Amino acid sequence: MNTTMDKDLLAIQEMRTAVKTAKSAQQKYMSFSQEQVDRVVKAVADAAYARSAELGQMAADETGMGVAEHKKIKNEVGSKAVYESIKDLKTVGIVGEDKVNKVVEIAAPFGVVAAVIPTTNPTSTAFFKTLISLKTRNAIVVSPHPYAVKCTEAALQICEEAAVEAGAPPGLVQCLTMASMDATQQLMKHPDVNVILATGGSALVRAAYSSGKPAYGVGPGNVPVYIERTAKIEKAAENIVNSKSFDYGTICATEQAIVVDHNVKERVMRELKKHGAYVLNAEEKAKMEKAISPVPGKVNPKIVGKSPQTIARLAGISIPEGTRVLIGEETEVGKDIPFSLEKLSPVFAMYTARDSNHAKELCLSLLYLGGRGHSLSLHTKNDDVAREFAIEMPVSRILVNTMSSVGAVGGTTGLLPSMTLGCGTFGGNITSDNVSAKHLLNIKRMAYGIKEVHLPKQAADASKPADETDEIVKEVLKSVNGKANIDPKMVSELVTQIVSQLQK
Ligand SMILES: CC(=O)SCCNC(=O)CCNC(=O)[C@H](O)C(C)(C)COP(=O)(O)OP(=O)(O)OC[C@H]1O[C@@H](n2cnc3c(N)ncnc32)[C@H](O)[C@@H]1OP(=O)(O)O
Repeated sequence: MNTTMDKDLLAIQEMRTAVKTAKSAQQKYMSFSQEQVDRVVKAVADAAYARSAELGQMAADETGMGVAEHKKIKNEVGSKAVYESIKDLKTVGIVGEDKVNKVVEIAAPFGVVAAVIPTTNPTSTAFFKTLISLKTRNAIVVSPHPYAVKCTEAALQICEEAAVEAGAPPGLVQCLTMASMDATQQLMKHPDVNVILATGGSALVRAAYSSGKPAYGVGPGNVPVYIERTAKIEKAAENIVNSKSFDYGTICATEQAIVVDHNVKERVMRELKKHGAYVLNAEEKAKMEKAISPVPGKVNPKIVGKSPQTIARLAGISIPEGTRVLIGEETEVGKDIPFSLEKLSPVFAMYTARDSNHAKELCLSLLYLGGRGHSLSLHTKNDDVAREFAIEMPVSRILVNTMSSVGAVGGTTGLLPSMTLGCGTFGGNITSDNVSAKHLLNIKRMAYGIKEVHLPKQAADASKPADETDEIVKEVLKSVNGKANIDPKMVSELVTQIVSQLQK
């Protein structure tokens, strides 16, 4: 047997043991009361929040992506903000009652959740998925991204230990440590896995959907940000640069292309530069295109989550000290136009729009290229324009006058804190929500009768011969024979009455 086979077999073995352990723990956890569940969830959230900085550093070191201090903030969103948003949710027993319509709602867990975690947000997504699973009395088995196994495992270990300390049965939180695609795929098809939460590259999301299990998969984003002519330019530029440079652009709701109204372009450029943007000249842009996408249609993983300085070095250009984001002016959109792709790094495309209709066309092309259903960002003081975009664009989140990256995951907006953002059927997903605990529950509904239905009388069979009444009487008497003391005369009268009614 060669070593790869050895490794794959061991990984599959590890996966099977993990699912078995998770299932057995979940069956015990099923009997927990709401109070007990809430105690476990709070303990896990507190423990995760307390280790946010350490885990942020670990994730940055292991993946070589992003900024440790920003990953700390993501971990805080994935633990504390997620906890605050689900803590009052009823997830055990009777969770709702409509007294008028007499419908009672009862929550039942799914069972075992299989979770795939991306390399871009490993620890924050591990915290988030664990919390929503435990809140709903599910167990979770996590398949980490191969570049982020250690930090994901450490995050899950913290959760498991805190859960057990708070009284949960051991084994509810499981992590696969061997980074085998075979084991991950088999996990998604395992008979004891009940649902998949897949966040990551599109190949994995596709694998989740083809597993035959219910799955929440998250499609890619390619978020345009429109700076409309009434926008508060200074604030918009500051938000956009802060958002794009947050964790070096690794959140999938990060702005990828600036679409600016030509009336305000000059001021926007000035403000962007003031906040650390560097606009590439034609020669630099050509070099950068090769760095962004050496293979047409695919973004170079070497730029994902990297600093502008690293990306500039890779492209062979020099940029001013203190540069926070790079901008390439563009007019076209397409798979072979590198700047128009989802770059997951502090690199922007910039398009100039003649007016808001032209801006809509540009935004639509960018979304159709790779971000349909995800998010779109707008900076405007004109609420009519904001609403028009919200109604017309095929996206699930429209962020207005805020940082799109942190805003979409609930950090700077009232959206539900989540590290898994549904793209609706626009993006081939079942939900357009920010995925949360409510998505991991079966809701049973017990409904009492509150209305009578008067069925139309059945037409009598006119062709039935009259003496059939005798046959029916005989049948009735035969069937009750010896079981009840029934007067044959009474049966005969009753049958005659029924038959005559039917014949009317
Ligand atoms: C709210 C939010 O922000 S959610 C964010 C969701 N979006 C993302 O995470 C971004 C999506 N991620 C990506 O696009 C990619 O991971 C990148 C661009 C960051 C890196 O790309 P790449 O290194 O080219 O490839 P990718 O990460 O897909 O996979 C690398 C390898 O690991 C494998 N792999 C990925 N996940 C797993 C897993 N859970 N278990 C086992 N193997 C895995 C892939 O199959 C691939 O194997 P291969 O090289 O044999 O084909």
